[in-house]
Amino acid sequence: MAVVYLGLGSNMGDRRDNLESAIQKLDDHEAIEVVNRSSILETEPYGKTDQPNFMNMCVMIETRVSPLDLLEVALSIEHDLGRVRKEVWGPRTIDIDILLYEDLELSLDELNIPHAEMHKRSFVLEPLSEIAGDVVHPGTGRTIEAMRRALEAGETNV
Ligand SMILES: Nc1ncnc2c1ncn2[C@@H]1O[C@H](COP(=O)(O)OP(=O)(O)OP(=O)(O)O)[C@@H](O)[C@H]1O
Ligand SMILES: Nc1nc2c(c(=O)[nH]1)N=C(CO)CN2
Repeated sequence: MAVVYLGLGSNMGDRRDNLESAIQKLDDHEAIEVVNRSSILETEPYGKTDQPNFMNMCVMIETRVSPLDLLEVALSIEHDLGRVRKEVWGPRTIDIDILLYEDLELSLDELNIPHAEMHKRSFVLEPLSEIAGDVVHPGTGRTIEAMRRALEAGETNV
């Protein structure tokens, strides 16, 4: 079984309900078990700032699903929950990102693991450090908690 951390975000509709529905759908999958979850944080939009606030959280799952198949599962749950892709970084009912997959490093057109932007995003590192503070990011060699503190301190070279 692989231990995997996912980042979830929503800024359209009933945001809390969207997050809970996504978790339920993940757990309903025969080869995925949701084993831990962070709290839900209200966050200001990062990147494209003229959009509603997000609710973000992270979950830890155990799974036999391969990384590329897990991406398919995530995209299909996003589709089920009514996400319409209109613009990059724009509003969404649900976004599911694969953050860490064991200590795998993968760089494909359609999938980067660890998630390529996670070290810059407090909406990821804050909730992730609640459930994976001691986990080492395979790219930086630092723990998630150390990366969170570095981002908070404004270090750019995380
Ligand atoms: N680790 C990853 N987790 C999820 N999707 C990924 C990952 N790495 C690459 N992708 C790709 O990113 C594509 C676009 O994702 P999406 O539309 O959710 O982007 P976004 O949420 O607007 O921006 P971002 O990816 O920076 O969060 C997905 O279809 C997927 O192929
Ligand atoms: N606060 C916050 N900002 C974002 C988010 C998000 O989930 N939370 N997702 C984005 C695209 O993935 C862009 N900006």
